[in-house]
Amino acid sequence: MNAVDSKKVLIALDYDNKAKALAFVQQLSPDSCRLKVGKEMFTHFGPEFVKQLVELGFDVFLDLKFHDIPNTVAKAVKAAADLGVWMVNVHASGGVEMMQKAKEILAPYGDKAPLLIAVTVLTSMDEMQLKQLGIEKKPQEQVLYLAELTKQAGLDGVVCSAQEAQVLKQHLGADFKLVTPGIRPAGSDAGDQKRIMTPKQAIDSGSDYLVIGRPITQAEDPVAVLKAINESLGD
Ligand SMILES: O=C(O)c1cc(=O)[nH]c(=O)n1[C@@H]1O[C@H](COP(=O)(O)O)[C@@H](O)[C@H]1O
Repeated sequence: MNAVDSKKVLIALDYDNKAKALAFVQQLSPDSCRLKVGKEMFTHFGPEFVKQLVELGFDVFLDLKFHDIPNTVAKAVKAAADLGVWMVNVHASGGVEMMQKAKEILAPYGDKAPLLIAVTVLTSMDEMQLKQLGIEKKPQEQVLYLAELTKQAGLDGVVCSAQEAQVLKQHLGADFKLVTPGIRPAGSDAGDQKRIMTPKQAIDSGSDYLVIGRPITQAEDPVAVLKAINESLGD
């Protein structure tokens, strides 16, 4: 598999204004980070925006968290691959068959296929919220359970919180990618995130990639915050 990947920060571009997002992106180098486009920007600005970022040379994580019947999800994943994105995700709770079909449809893309990962338990959820859904397991147990299913289905990794990273690496091995949102540099506002960690703690715990949105995008000087985070990770 890959050698150590030094571009660990995936910036969540959650803007409602394309010009503002692009003005920020233009200050970045594709060597310093990757970009994540999620439901907000995709719903506002569509696939053209994603293509624009790909054409600017950025690795793009298309975070649409697909969750539907296997046929629909597989075709949506294929559409993502056709956009040239670097990573795409589905919800593990869509089930093993759904994940397998999504993986299979990427086979013809060979080494051009995006990484396919599955969301386990959203980082905005805690034990109480799982209970409300009728899930009696603790977040870490449920994350491990869904991550094992994801690995069985042949996907490349999961989205989880960095709090689960150490246990997941132990059980699922070094090559199974851990993508962790809920990252908060010391002193920054948690907002709606519940299972959080600092960037350095997250990497030390075994995260491969850190998804970071508001602590960077809402900062007075986003580029300086990204630089400080990269430095804290030893880049
Ligand atoms: O799949 C994701 O990226 C994701 C999964 C998850 O469990 N939690 C989570 O916060 N995210 C995304 O990660 C980003 C986190 O943004 P901030 O909370 O602003 O750092 C948002 O774009 C979320 O949609």
